[in-house]
Amino acid sequence: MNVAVGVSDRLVVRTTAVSAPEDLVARLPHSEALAWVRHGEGLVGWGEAARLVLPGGEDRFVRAREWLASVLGTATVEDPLGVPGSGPVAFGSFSFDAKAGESVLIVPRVVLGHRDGRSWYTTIGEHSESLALLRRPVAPSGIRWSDGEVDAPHHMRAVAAAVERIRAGHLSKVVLAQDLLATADAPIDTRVLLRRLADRFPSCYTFACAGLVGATPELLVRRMGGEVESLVLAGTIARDSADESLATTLFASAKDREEHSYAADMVRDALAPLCHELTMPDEPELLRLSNVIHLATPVRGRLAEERSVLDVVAALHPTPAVGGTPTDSALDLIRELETMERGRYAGPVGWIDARGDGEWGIALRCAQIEGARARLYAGGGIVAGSDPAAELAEAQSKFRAMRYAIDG
Ligand SMILES: C=C(O[C@H]1C=CC=C(C(=O)O)[C@@H]1O)C(=O)O
Repeated sequence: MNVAVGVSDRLVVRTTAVSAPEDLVARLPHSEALAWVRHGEGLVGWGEAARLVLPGGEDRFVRAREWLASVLGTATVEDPLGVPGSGPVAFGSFSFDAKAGESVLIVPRVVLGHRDGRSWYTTIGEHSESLALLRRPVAPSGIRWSDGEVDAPHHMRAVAAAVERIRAGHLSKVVLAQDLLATADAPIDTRVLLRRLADRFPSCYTFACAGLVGATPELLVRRMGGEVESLVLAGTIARDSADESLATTLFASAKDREEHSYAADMVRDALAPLCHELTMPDEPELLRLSNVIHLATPVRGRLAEERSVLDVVAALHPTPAVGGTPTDSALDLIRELETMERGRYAGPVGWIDARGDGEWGIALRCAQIEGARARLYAGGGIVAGSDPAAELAEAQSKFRAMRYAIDG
């Protein structure tokens, strides 16, 4: 465990109500951005009061929660608002695979929040960065695109091999992904990417945490008070026009409905022991984004007993939207066929406050930014009826979100 910024002294936290910020993303003073924004609402943060970096481990969610209890739980807090996201918060992003990759939690120095007509400003720690000079973001230029570790032929071979295993009865579904690299002339300012993503994908959760930037449509879990909510996505059709026949085709596709049902059923089954009053419609809905349409199932429940949002994240991750069915066989097959490290792609990303409220998405339609380089990831669910060329095309449609964020 690595705590980069000391937290030996109790943090001093002050939240004050402020007038509504016109634009949360525009308030970020520099590229080391923390963000979780949808339809103009959410949280942005900057500076670091404390950071936790965890190696892999099935227990990473428990360890994160314990660390948070010791940092946020012991803070001296002035929080007259007392709403989800006011007072001390941490932004976080967990590795997809318990056996590989790091997970990161960051308690920022400053948080700006806006939800349901309320806005607030929180400073954490003695040395507030509130007066941090706003450096104007400059759009990335001179972008060169190149293959990642999993290029198109590799991805198609992996899909074909997975289909064989599924047809042979080894498993029912696996999600396979590929990566793509972009190199710019100068370090990439994540705020430009956030701006473009938030404008083009307002219904997605535009996020940034420790260099992982994206706009995910998939809500793993929101916990506010006793209520929990999830939006399960799986089953996709590419879209470059408003043609409604695409939505009809997707809705009628037996292959996509099967792919979707594994994910929706697992989320229901994982939430059922934690909740009463769990509701889930019998049929999926359609979620229309500018590049793709997804099958979507909203699941809602009331927690049966007090649990932090991270407990629910731990119960859900990895869902078959990013892993497969059964989970363990799918994870083994991903390691065998994908061969790249996913890092924090397809892992939980979001925020949590000291009350245990928070919102966590699945880190999709995202890229890991390191200096002038970006590594983009996209994948799709494979079932017995999947076709390698169609899966490649689907992943390329999903890449379009981040390609646009980087290239404009
Ligand atoms: C794995 C990804 O998407 C998942 C979420 C929604 C739809 C999916 C699908 O239809 O395959 C995937 O399960 C990705 O975007 O990289």
